[in-house]
Amino acid sequence: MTLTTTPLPADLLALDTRDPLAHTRADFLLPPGVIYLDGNSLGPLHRSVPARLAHAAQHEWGDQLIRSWTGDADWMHLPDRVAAKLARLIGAQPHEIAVGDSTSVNVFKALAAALGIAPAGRRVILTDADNFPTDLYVAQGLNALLGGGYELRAVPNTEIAQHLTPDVAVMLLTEVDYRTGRRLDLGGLTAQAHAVGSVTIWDLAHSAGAFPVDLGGTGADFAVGCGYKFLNGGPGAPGYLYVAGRHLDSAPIAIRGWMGHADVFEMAREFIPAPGARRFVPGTPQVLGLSALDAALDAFADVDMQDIRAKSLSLTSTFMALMEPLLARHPLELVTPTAPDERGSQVSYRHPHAREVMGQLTARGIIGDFRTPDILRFGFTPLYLSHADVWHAVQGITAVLDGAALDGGVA
Ligand SMILES: Cc1ncc(COP(=O)(O)O)c(C=O)c1O
Ligand SMILES: Nc1ccccc1C(=O)C[C@H](N)C(=O)O
Repeated sequence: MTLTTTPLPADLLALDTRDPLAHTRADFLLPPGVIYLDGNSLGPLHRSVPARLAHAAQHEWGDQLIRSWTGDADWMHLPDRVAAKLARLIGAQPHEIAVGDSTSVNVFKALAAALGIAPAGRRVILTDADNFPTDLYVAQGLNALLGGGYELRAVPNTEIAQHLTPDVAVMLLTEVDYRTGRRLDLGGLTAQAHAVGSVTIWDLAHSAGAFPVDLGGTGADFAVGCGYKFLNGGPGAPGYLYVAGRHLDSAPIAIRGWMGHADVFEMAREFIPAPGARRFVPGTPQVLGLSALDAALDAFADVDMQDIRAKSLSLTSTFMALMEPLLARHPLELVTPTAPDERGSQVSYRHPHAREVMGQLTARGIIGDFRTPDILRFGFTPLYLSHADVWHAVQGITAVLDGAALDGGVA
């Protein structure tokens, strides 16, 4: 990566000097020469993970073999131990979280459960037209499976409130838009949905670990999320499902499996659900992935989520301010809201040659994302990024956009 020779402004240096999270950067094994602005797609490797994976493979699996399910390693309860670590980050009780399966599968489980407890006769699933594709596809697929009797009402996310009418069975939303970074008002929309009797599902893929989430305090009904983004659980890490405690006994379990049974090894013919959300873990826990996620979550053990949010807003507002001059001389358009309450922990711009621009940035070690059709997306993770990183990233973006290398393509 080509680093700028322009010195870091004193005000940014001062922000880093008094950063209460500065020490957590050393806990991540980031390659030299990289500014990683993609922790919202795949979080980096936490220092504790390689040893934990080696232990799980060599000792728990290699030496202890099948004894690890119930012995010291207690793999049977690994999903529950991960749930306990996750609970604080999303404002849940540990017994309200089922850890395992992909987010897509958890959207299916959540939607089936939510439709099952929605007021009888309602036929509308309200969602964001630009929701992440998997949420839309799962809803389409489940509707087809149920005979096609539901209407998937997909509207712009700025218009959700006005579409919350008394025919809405379930409101299925992602709190932070993966393209624009717009953050919806989880508490306000949940209250409005409840006012018309609708059941809520929140996809927290771009929320959990990025800022404090208070599912219990807002009264949200269901939620899902990914383990591999801001939670740093590694590629393909298990996702999770949140079921508010008050719904546990009434919400139908679409995928009933033996691992969600109250007494797994009884091998009973009849399904008796385990206590708590564990009943929504149908099959054998993904032990290696759960082990990595379990270790990675320790990154949050001594961290105040309010500090994470404060630093995230500082990083994103610094980035937007430093990018500002580029907007005057390049066809760049900021698509992330500038109001702090309305954004998550990413900043995105439209650019007609976004794909090429991101390719050149990545070649310089400034790793963000391109998202169709024309989005440059930069994720900011307070646990390992500094204001100096933001400064250097903008120097690199400036060089790419202004630079000779862009002649003949990227204007
Ligand atoms: C909002 C959202 N939901 C779900 C997913 C992914 O789900 P899965 O882990 O099943 O691939 C992503 C990203 O991949 C996402 O951004
Ligand atoms: N799971 C992945 C596998 C491969 C490539 C990207 C992803 C992502 O997670 C994308 C992310 N959901 C996004 O907001 O774009």
